[in-house]
Amino acid sequence: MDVIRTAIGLMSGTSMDGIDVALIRTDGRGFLERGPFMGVPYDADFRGRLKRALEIARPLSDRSERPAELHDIELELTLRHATAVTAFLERFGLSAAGVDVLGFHGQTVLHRPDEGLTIQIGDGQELAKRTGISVVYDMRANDMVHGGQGAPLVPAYHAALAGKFQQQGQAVCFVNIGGISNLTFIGTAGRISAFDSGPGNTLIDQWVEMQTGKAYDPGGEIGGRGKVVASLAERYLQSPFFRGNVRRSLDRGDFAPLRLEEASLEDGARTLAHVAAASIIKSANFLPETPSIYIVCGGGRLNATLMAEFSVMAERLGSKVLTAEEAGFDGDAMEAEAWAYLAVRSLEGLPLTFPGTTGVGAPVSGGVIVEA
Ligand SMILES: Nc1ncnc2c1ncn2[C@@H]1O[C@H](COP(=O)(O)OP(=O)(O)OP(=O)(O)O)[C@@H](O)[C@H]1O
Ligand SMILES: CC(=O)N[C@H]1[C@@H]2OC[C@@H](O2)[C@@H](O)[C@@H]1O[C@H](C)C(=O)O
Repeated sequence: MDVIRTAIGLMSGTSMDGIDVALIRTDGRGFLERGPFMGVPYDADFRGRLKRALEIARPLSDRSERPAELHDIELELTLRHATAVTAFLERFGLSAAGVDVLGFHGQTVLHRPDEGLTIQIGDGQELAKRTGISVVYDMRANDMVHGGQGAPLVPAYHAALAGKFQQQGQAVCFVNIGGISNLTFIGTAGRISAFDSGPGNTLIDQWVEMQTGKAYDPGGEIGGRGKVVASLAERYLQSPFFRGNVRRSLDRGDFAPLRLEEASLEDGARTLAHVAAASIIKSANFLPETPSIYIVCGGGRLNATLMAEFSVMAERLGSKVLTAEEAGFDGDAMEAEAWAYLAVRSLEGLPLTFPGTTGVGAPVSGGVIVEA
């Protein structure tokens, strides 16, 4: 019988809005029980430090290089993760001894798949020491060593969730609208195809923050009052990224922010919500078939303007759009749950990535394991 482990996943995504913590019990294969979730937001000051980390990382060419300031930010990030784990255990009446492993994503500070370079900060050794729990971290690196894009990794988990739809004979596509958006298509025969689909919330967040100081457009309310500026939308949607069937994973800096003088606050937010929605549809053109159902997760599902645009576009093509919750999942917890699932797969030596997900030549496992 396969070993069932209790695992906690820790995700600090490209939006840099906080740490997501989720617990699951799994054998890393078909057995999966989802447990509690908690989000620990970053304060504005630390978000600023993470943005600084992106700047420091930009000129790096060696993924293990840590200039002093980056090293300090990495340590602070790690300690914040340790604190988040402790708070999570306390809140849900759990003990460290009852958790087999932490799946630690860290923070991506640079991602240049074409150069075979991806850098996540986060010290797994230190996290294991602080929490007393074994850690699996750095799960993207081995994929790149074997010629993959190093992202996306969540598809292996989406495949585990998709079982019930497959049984109903429906092709399903998970859409994660985070800082960047990414798709996982799971066909009726279990065929899996995944890639980053374009800008998600990052452009909207940058635009709204620049003008109002708010971190994002709450509920999509600002964009809801604006109209789409077609010429600006086209500038994004004509990007070579959407042309040809060569998919690549994206870095959050790959699409330039809108300039202040180019639109009113409302029209800019509306236009960028439209761009986020249309990007998904454009990229979905490269899927093996039109999905019966889209399941939307990530913070972007809370932007009603983006969701309304996306639903209209998808329904026109005959697909149904559900939020993760409508499909019986938790859209906030999914990436953290995925990192817990991947950690257990790593312990089992099972593949994390596949030719259809990152473009790696053959399925490969990955992750650095630190025993507590
Ligand atoms: N209530 C809300 N209304 C509108 N947008 C929201 C809301 N809550 C979150 N968001 C958006 O979701 C983003 C965070 O999404 P999420 O946590 O899925 O991203 P992430 O995991 O950091 O990114 P990625 O998946 O790219 O790594 C925020 O930056 C914001 O743009
Ligand atoms: C390099 C990196 O951190 N990529 C993220 C980012 O955020 C969304 C998208 O771009 C995806 O490729 C990936 O994260 C998710 C969790 C993944 O690997 O599946």
